[in-house]
Amino acid sequence: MLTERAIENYILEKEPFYLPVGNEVELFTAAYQAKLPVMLKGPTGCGKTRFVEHMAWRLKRPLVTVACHEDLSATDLVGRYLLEGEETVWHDGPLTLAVKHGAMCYLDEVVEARKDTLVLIHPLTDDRRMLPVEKRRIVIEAPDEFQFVISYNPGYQSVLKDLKQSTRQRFVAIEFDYPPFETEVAIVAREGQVDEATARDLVTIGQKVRNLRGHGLEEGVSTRLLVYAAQLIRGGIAPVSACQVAIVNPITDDHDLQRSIQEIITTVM
Ligand SMILES: Nc1ncnc2c1ncn2[C@@H]1O[C@H](COP(=O)(O)OP(=O)(O)OP(=O)(O)O)[C@@H](O)[C@H]1O
Repeated sequence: MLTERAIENYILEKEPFYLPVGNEVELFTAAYQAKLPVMLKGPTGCGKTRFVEHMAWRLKRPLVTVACHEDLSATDLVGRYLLEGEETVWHDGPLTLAVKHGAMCYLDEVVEARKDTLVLIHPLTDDRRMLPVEKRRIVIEAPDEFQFVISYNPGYQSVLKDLKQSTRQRFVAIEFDYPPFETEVAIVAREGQVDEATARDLVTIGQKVRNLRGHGLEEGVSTRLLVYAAQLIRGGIAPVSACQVAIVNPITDDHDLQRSIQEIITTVM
């Protein structure tokens, strides 16, 4: 059974490093104060999750994160009765836990969740701020501190996988993208523990690779992958090999594109 102690496990003790790119910290804080749910839109690996972690720490809220997938049911979010010996015992799901304790609840890649699961969050994300727990025939009112956050990558948008207007129009949406050059250099240097010159080279590669978007490349190289490359270099791997395994191989299987990216790497490194 999830108890008071369980929520303590979701409290962030240390400040998660986050370098703001614009006024996202102010926007998010204002949304929190106005009790508005927030949607973070942006490509993979551009800092959305790190931002939520940072904001949870700043606002002193426990952070309950759920990675959405196509089998995610309402029961998975809200909770279920489980047989324990002779008894059936209720177990709160992550959403119920977060609502009860006025935590921050972050649904990552929300577009992956089933549409009927998403309908469940509607009463929670408008001015009712309520979570119906049907199996227990109760409704839980969210305390003022409860903050609902979802992330969404518009790049993967398709007719089948898009958020319904009735869902998306319940959120204020903050747009994210890869950080500007100097900011990304600072992030890669700090997160990858490499010197500034190496970080500069990696970000230069990143920006050039991103220009291949629309030329066969679905999505540019993420800040996350640039950090991975830096970490490998830090670990003693030669820069070109590090870029091969952290940048070239993950982002595409197309040999022509791989060659184009390799050329970018060898001209910069
Ligand atoms: N502004 C930033 N400040 C500090 N670190 C950052 C920032 N942006 C990106 N990063 C780094 O990039 C990594 C990836 O970011 P994050 O996990 O937040 O991506 P994401 O946008 O949530 O991706 P996904 O949509 O795939 O979940 C982080 O672990 C961190 O190292």
